[in-house]
Amino acid sequence: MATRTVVKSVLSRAQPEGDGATVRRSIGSPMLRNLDPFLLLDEVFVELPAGFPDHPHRGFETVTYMIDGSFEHEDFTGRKGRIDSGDIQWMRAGRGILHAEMPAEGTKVNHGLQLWVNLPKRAKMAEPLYQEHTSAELPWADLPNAAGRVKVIAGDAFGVKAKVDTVTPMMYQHFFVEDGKAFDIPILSTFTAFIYVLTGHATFGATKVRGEAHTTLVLGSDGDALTVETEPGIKCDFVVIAGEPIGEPIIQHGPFVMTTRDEIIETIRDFQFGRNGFENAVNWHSSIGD
Ligand SMILES: Nc1ccc(F)c(C(=O)c2c[nH]c3ncc(Cl)cc23)c1F
Ligand SMILES: [Fe+3]
Repeated sequence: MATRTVVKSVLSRAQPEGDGATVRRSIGSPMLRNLDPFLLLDEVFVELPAGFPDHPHRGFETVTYMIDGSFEHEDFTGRKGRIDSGDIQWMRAGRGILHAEMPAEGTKVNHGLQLWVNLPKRAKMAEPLYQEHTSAELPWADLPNAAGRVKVIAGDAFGVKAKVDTVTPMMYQHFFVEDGKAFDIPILSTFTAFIYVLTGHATFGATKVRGEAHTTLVLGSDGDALTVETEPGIKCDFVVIAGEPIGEPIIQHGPFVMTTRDEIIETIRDFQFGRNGFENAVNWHSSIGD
């Protein structure tokens, strides 16, 4: 397998977001745009009373992965749930969701990732769909060369298939690598691909670029695998997020992502007047975010 090269490395710094929350913004920050189909990746740190009170989404998916702590979510259909450490919530907003996402009562700092994945035009007005899996339900694969293991959130890894179904081909995998190891990760050369390092450090790609905590490493499309190496004494955990570009225009207005300006104008009106998927939004207020 020819190993891909890291073409860009960006350290994310903390910035305020939502209502009193702090995020390190990877994808979606000025240096990390145009990574179709990925719109945003936030590493989130938040504790009550901060959070993400009532807000809408249309035209894409939000993927919330808790690293430590617990979030509660509640939407305008009355659906409520809790995302605990290691759990995943893959929410296809489709034609429209209005929800609140808040730290669970009684928790200290909650740490997680939220990824926003664009939907192709054909799926943007589909009914919303939740795919939620607990940490215990999510499959793991062993890495080659006894290098560690990987939690398979989306896509296939070393023969293990994720539980989540995605509209477009994608991989989202959390690697836990032991120290002093080297191995290759197969990543289709047609996929837009990046790494986000959470703890420790490792070197990545043909030119052995060092990736440290809170750093995004964007991969070139010059191969079908990624070489990873850790030094003796230093473990590293990171996520690999990769996917087939959708190749359609991306017109974003905050939490609305469509393919034309007119569709955005219609979306704003739909949300304002409570129609075409936002019927339950009229006078709705969450119990957790208000
Ligand atoms: N429009 C808009 C504007 C501002 C926001 F903060 C949000 C939003 O909700 C989030 C941004 N990153 C996040 N990470 C984790 C969680 Cl749980 C939520 C978010 C949003 F949707
Ligand atoms: Fe949201």
